[in-house]
Amino acid sequence: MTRSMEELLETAEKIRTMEIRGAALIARAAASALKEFALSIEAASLEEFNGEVRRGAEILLDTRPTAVSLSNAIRTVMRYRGDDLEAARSSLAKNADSFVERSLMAVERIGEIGSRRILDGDVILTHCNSSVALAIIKTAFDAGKDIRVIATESRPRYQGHLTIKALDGWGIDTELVVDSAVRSVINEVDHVIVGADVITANGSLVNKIGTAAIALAAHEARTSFVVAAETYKFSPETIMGELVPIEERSPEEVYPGISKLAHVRVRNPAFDVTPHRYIDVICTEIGAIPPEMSYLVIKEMLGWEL
Ligand SMILES: O=C(COP(=O)(O)O)[C@H](O)[C@H](O)COP(=O)(O)O
Repeated sequence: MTRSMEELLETAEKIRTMEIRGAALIARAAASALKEFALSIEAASLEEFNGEVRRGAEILLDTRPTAVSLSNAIRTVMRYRGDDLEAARSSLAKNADSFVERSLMAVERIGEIGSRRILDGDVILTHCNSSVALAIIKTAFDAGKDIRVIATESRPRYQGHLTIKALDGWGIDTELVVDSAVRSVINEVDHVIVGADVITANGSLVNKIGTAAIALAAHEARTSFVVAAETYKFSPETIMGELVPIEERSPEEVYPGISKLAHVRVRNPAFDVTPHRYIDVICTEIGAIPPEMSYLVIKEMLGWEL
């Protein structure tokens, strides 16, 4: 196996085991890994290069089934052109660099757009660990707004611990609650702000397991529910009627040693679906949009040809 293939497999393994996690980071890591792989492929012809790149792309695509950011990133990188091997190689590298650059710019822009909804004295509840939701919170805080954040643990992987560490580092007043405490604190909350793994054609949100129950509690309490999502989190496949596959992870994440119990099974879906009618707004880099506009975002931004 070549060194470059080893490195690509290493990145794929880090995504699979969640050492690299969160939809935005997964997408940027995959784009960069494919670029590094392409730069070091030793091929005798353009055809051989194309075949190798496709093989690398498939390995990366096979890591986390739900995150559409991954397939959108790979699709963008794979739109390379070139009449000869070197032209193709440099076109692919350019696509990867521009995807990463646009992704980082999108997060910054969403931070600005979303933070305008946050007022002095607001309490924000967030779930899991979304870099884009956190960009909104941090931008509001940096603008001098006096805010408090309630973060959920996000069992079974406790991504909430990453969230509170980031908030603590920025000096933001934060409380950690168990996932089941959301109903108890929701009346103190002004905005729920979460990230997205996928936005479907009908504007529904696929995000960390537990998000849908939080949305339900927010809906009942008339609390605003905001989603932070770059346009590459929107799923072109859903326009074609496809359902979003929900990743089921190892039972051991929920109950180590479960296999010793003969009559108990653990179910561990990593994501759930929040219906669009519970979402007030989706903050994207092209503006704060109603979920009902998702179809247009997919058609116009992602260049999906029916
Ligand atoms: O559900 C998760 C992470 O799940 P996991 O930990 O299983 O990857 C995050 O809310 C989204 O990926 C958005 O994150 P971001 O805004 O950083 O893209």
